[in-house]
Amino acid sequence: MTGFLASVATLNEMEVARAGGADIVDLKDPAHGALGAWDVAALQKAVPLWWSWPDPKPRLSATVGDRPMEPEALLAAVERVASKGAPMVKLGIFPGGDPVACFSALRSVAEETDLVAVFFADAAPDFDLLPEIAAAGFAGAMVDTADKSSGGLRRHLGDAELGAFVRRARALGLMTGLAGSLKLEDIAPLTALRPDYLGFRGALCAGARTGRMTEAAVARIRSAVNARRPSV
Ligand SMILES: O=C[C@H](O)COP(=O)(O)O
Repeated sequence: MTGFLASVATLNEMEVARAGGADIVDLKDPAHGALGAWDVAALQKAVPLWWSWPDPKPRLSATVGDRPMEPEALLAAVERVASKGAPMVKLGIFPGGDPVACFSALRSVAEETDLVAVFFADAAPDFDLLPEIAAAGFAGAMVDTADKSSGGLRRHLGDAELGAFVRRARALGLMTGLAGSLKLEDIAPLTALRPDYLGFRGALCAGARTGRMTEAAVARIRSAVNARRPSV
């Protein structure tokens, strides 16, 4: 059953996403890149707010910013977020650098925190890295887009390639997610690929993805994802 991840930019948007039924509330600052990080002060308020929610609460994730694949610097960025209590941390696989050394440097953090590696469909994603990601103890892998002006996910990768990604990651025991300027019309074809969740930001906002999240847009996406769920 495919879930719904909502990327939120503020504490108020956390509440909007929770009230609208998001399965994962993802702390991300869209004004600072594809995986823009929340500042530390805001993160320190977000984690206790999440804990204060009644069960069943959505899962909470947080991004670390758009970082080059340099093991020491990336480890420091991931630890900065994980140490604030975010139970799931998303980090991007950007071109260049040494991704394998990065995964290995993150192995000890992965023992305590669910790490999610984010491939970018518009930045030559190398899915042959999936076994290294799984071997380092990551919890999941997803595909998103880096340049939000370059079109949505399915403009860069076909459904067959995305389906192959989902199957390959799942076979390695990884949770799988798909995102990248997704719109209502992407929900049916992408849920058919059976990812664990679909991620949204732009489609939840008035205007651009840096705009304000609206309750109506969250409800529209929630109900479209629900509509694709098998009935019991
Ligand atoms: O992780 C999901 C992303 O925040 C998606 O953002 P987007 O829909 O603006 O590309």
